[in-house]
Amino acid sequence: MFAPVPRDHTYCFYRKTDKFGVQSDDTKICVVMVGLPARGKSLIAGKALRYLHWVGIPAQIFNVGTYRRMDTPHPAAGFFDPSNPEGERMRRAAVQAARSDLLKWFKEGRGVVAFLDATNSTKARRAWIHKCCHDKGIETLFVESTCDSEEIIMNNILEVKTTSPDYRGQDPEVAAQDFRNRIRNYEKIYETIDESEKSYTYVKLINVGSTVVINQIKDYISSRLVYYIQNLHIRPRSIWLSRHGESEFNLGSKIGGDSDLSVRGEAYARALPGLLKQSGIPAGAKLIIWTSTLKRTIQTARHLAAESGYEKLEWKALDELDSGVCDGLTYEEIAERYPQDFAARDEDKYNYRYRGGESYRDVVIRLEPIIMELERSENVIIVTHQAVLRCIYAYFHNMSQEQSPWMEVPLHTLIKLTPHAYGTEEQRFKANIPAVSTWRSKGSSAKHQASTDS
Ligand SMILES: O=P(O)(O)OC[C@H]1O[C@@](CO)(OP(=O)(O)O)[C@@H](O)[C@@H]1O
Repeated sequence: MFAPVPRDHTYCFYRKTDKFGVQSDDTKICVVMVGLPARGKSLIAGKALRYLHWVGIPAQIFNVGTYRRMDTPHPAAGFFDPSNPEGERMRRAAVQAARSDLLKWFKEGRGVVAFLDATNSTKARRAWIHKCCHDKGIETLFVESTCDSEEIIMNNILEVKTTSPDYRGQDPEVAAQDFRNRIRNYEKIYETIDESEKSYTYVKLINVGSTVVINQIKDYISSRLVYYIQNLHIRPRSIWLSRHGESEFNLGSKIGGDSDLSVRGEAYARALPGLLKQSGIPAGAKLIIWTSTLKRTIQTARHLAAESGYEKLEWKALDELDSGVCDGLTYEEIAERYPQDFAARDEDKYNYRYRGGESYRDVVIRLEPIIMELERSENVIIVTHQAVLRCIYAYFHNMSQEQSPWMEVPLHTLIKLTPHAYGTEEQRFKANIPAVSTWRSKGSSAKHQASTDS
């Protein structure tokens, strides 16, 4: 049930030496989810986990339902009735097992943030968890999701009845009715976090963040987490990612720079509005175009902005990874002039920082505000660069730091990502316009190769 132990440097961003001067070496935080069923707790915990992994903080979810399902895989609503002693006993056993594993996980030094995903619906339960953690030097952060919007609850019920293992193979209507009854049983004893718990660190999200109450946030990681959580929304939307069209530098196999588009890159810029339409943007939907501040992305988005009238924003944070002294060189030239650097980058591409430039880790740090803004936004198309796109893509697909810098992202291809409650759906739309390939495999002879279709 444990995630693999991360390599030590994976969260050095938050260690004593980090650029914020934050001392969090021995920080341990237990995020205790609170809320009735169908309030989006697992969704919030899942997204927060993905965010923490992306910024390099080892985290793990302990879902009490998973422990309960070991003995009771398909319980009917009556199992959750507080006056059912057998149900009560088994549910208590499940939370105790989850708590033991969670404490063991911290004790073995496996991570910094653990989520206890359950309803944790009474003050007594929360006091017990708080004490268990406090005794072991673990901070608690209670995250309560409350909701009185029928629409949001219904959508969540719909999602749960179709995805929860509790209802696998059951008639969806019967499942939905049973799930409503389960919620009623929880409502009999549910106590919201109130004044009497004001000594705890907590955040209350009312109707998926339309109102947020924050109490006593003490440390840096909790404040980042709370900021992230309060930006989440669940309105349906998509995010489109595209690299700029082929550039003059791409043609010459040079990295970095600020060159213009090639003739084929220009053709891609003209084709982009049609490609976007083909990918299925709902008629009348609002969309914002984000580019970097470099010419090749601005030129690529030019027709998109002119033809559609969509709002456009240029972000410095979306500029390509800074290759420092290697800017303007080909990979072959880098291998010749800086052989040790070239080998070091191949060895650990995520952490390698170009002399006078950046690493992928640096790019992820500067992209954090972009991710926050993306979580708050609805439809967005991002026209950016190979390395930046890899980092954003890694966030949505929970891709590891080892894998993401090596990912192949072809030019002249539009990627459409549609986030759902339990994962991100992806579609790719390729323009029929040839381009060089700028992808280089680990240990290769370091040359941009001509694409097979050019
Ligand atoms: O990290 P690697 O794989 O070198 O890829 C990043 C490189 O991609 C390139 C193309 O080779 O980006 P871009 O899409 O902006 O042209 C280089 O400018 C940049 O240095």
